[in-house]
Amino acid sequence: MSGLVVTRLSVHGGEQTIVDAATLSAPAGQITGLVGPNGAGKSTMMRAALGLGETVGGEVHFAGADLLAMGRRERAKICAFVEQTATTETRITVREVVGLGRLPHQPSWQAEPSEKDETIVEQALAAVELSAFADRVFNTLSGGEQQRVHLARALAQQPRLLVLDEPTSHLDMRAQRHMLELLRGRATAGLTVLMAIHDLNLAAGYCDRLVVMNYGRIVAEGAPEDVLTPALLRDVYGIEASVIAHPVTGKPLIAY
Ligand SMILES: Nc1ncnc2c1ncn2[C@@H]1O[C@H](COP(=O)(O)OP(=O)(O)OP(=O)(O)O)[C@@H](O)[C@H]1O
Repeated sequence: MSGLVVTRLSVHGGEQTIVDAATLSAPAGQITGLVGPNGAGKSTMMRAALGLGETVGGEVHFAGADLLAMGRRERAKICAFVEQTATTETRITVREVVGLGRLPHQPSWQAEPSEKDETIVEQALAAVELSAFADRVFNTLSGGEQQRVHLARALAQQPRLLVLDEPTSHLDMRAQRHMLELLRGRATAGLTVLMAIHDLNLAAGYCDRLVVMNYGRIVAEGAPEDVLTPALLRDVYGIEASVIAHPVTGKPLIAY
């Protein structure tokens, strides 16, 4: 299958099983949302799928290639990761942060970014509407602005698989919509997107598929309208909620 296929991936943390034989797929050209309560194991699973952290078993393939068998650089040419909190202590500019996305593509002898790298960085900054911030020191940006810079860095990496951990957590409503529509456009162009997201209404609105994780296990997978049922919300989140059709889009809308 084209896209990401994770098969029986397990991660332990001390005595605890954090990810328990997780099997899921994220098809190419689609946005797959990874949802589940705090501590369910979403971040750990995504990191492990990208070869970050120790796995104790399982396989991860992208477009048929074994991601865990690849070297870091080779993998970084294919996969980009936007982590939940990624701060830096150094006085690095926004343009330099985004430029980090070009590193996997630059030959080791290349000391400076090429003209092509510079163009790609400018395009990525424009895509997240931060061109005017290019020379600002990254640490001086707001949380939401920093989140958009990290997306720009990932876009500059020109990945085929984009994995994001809570990319909208610091964003206002307009910025959330802008980011999710940007991801939608990239997915339509063929990108594989796997995104952990807590806001189930946003997830229902923008994801083609949802994968639900609870206590380290995948407990449901499918179209938002099939997955987001009152019974699942009760079982997984412990809440009594109504699921109605969004008056404009018809997508599931959770009221609680
Ligand atoms: N190295 C570790 N050792 C022990 N426990 C760990 C370790 N790393 C993570 N955990 C625990 O594993 C569980 C899963 O953490 P993880 O960050 O993957 O959850 P999550 O679903 O992404 O949560 P959130 O929605 O809050 O971001 C948590 O209970 C966390 O405390």
